[in-house]
Amino acid sequence: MQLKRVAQATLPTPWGDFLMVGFEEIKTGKDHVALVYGDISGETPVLARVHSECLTGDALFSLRCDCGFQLEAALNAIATEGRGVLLYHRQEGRNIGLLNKIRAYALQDQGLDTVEANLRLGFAADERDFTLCADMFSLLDVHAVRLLTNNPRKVRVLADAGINITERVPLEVGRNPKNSGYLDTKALKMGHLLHPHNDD
Ligand SMILES: Nc1nc2c(ncn2[C@@H]2O[C@H](COP(=O)(O)OP(=O)(O)OP(=O)(O)O)[C@@H](O)[C@H]2O)c(=O)[nH]1
Ligand SMILES: [Zn+2]
Repeated sequence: MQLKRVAQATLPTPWGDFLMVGFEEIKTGKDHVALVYGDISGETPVLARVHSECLTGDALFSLRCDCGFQLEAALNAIATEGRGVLLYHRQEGRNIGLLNKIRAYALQDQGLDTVEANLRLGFAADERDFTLCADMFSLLDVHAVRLLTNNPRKVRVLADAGINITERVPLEVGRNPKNSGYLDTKALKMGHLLHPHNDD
């Protein structure tokens, strides 16, 4: 176990009142947060979203990616379902950090795609470690989930970390002219299950 559960409080949102649970990485002191909706106890798999931090998309209205749209849609889906959990996994920029993500965006402004930019900076295409998410689920006593994601690798890695994923639930929202190429690269190079156009 890499985390400890530290504090919890109500978080009212436009979609309803969530329980916000704060965690701390034992080694580094870095914090993470889970938003819990309704009663997630029992055997029935829980609708869950593992959301990777994206300051630009989640808080600064960036249209370069789909993160902000996915965050809203996931909270809406969980509240509509009546029970569920969103893990806010604080590994910004697929874990290269905010400043390196800005460097990667600068390279993308020059024509590289999201994968090429990471490689040019000396990183893997995706540096995230999802074992922390498994620990958050464990500390919430959640052992089976229906995972909101378009990324099959995330399903595999979380399953390898011990999470029982009974279903992948697509979360395809927010395509726009500014992020269309980025989404196409995620589909082509990273295997995300995204439709090429939003005109269906
Ligand atoms: N390095 C880098 N990170 C990015 C870029 N665009 C978005 N991100 C980060 O990517 C993370 C989200 O990952 P995505 O690949 O968009 O999606 P995912 O979480 O793998 O899959 P979904 O569950 O379907 O959303 C967040 O941490 C973002 O900050 C980029 O161009 N470069
Ligand atoms: Zn983003």
